[in-house]
Amino acid sequence: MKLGEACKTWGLFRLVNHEIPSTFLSQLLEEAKKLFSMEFETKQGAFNDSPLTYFWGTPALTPSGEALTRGTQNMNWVEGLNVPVNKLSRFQCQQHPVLESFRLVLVEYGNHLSRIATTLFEAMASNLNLHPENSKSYLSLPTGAIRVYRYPQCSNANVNTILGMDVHTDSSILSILNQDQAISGLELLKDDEWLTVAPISNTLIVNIGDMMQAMSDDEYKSVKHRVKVNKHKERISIGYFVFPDDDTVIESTKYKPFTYNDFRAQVQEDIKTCGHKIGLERFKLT
Ligand SMILES: O=C(O)CCC(=O)C(=O)O
Ligand SMILES: [Fe+2]
Repeated sequence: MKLGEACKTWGLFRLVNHEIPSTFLSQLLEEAKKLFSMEFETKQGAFNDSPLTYFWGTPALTPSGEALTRGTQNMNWVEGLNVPVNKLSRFQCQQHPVLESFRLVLVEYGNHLSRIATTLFEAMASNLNLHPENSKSYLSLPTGAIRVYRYPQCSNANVNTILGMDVHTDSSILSILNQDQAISGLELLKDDEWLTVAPISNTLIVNIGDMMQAMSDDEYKSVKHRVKVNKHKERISIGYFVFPDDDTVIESTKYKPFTYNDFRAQVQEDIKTCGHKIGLERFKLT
């Protein structure tokens, strides 16, 4: 099965038959550009008292949406918006037409993503022969979050050492990325080599996250990836991440039983104390 192969050897694949109109995917990226072109102060203030969070300099946030750390040493060249999908309808922003129109497209996009995540997860669970009872409770659509990113152009002389996003694996079950059609930036690590995931129009990128790696007893790979910045052009991308419920215990032969809540708490702790995520290693059976 092609899907299983891709998840085992790459941990990442392109999705073409997603049934989202290509005009809609481009519209999303255009709306995101408009949002980011607002004044910094407007972006900082617009989401106060809302479940959405504007952040910059790091993608690592606390559960309540604060930037976790923003070290001057390894600042990430990124600004973004974190959007819990199931809270979008509660956030009205009539006073900001740009935000309101973006919110409406995100609601529609969120519906597409829930549908795609469900279909993909069912196919993966069947490919892995996961116990049907387990697999049903593993994917929790209400945990879905969309992250909208802008990686500004970077004219700094050290552009090659500055990253839009540090090397990491996603903590999700799976992640779905809609990236700028014109500018590359995403790279994945394969056999100790960094490979560019070049954008192809009307194509989504799907990658396996840590939770799926654990559920699959390490058969599927939560792939290491990073984002480079461009000297001349900004890049926009929109990611979607879906998780198990906080309290669902993930059973596997390679890891101690743990919940996503345990995992997130450990990641937050490690970022605070070591400066970076350690991830699944922390839960490995020895
Ligand atoms: O912007 C991208 O291309 C990737 C973002 C990413 O890896 C993430 O949000 O986890
Ligand atoms: Fe990622």
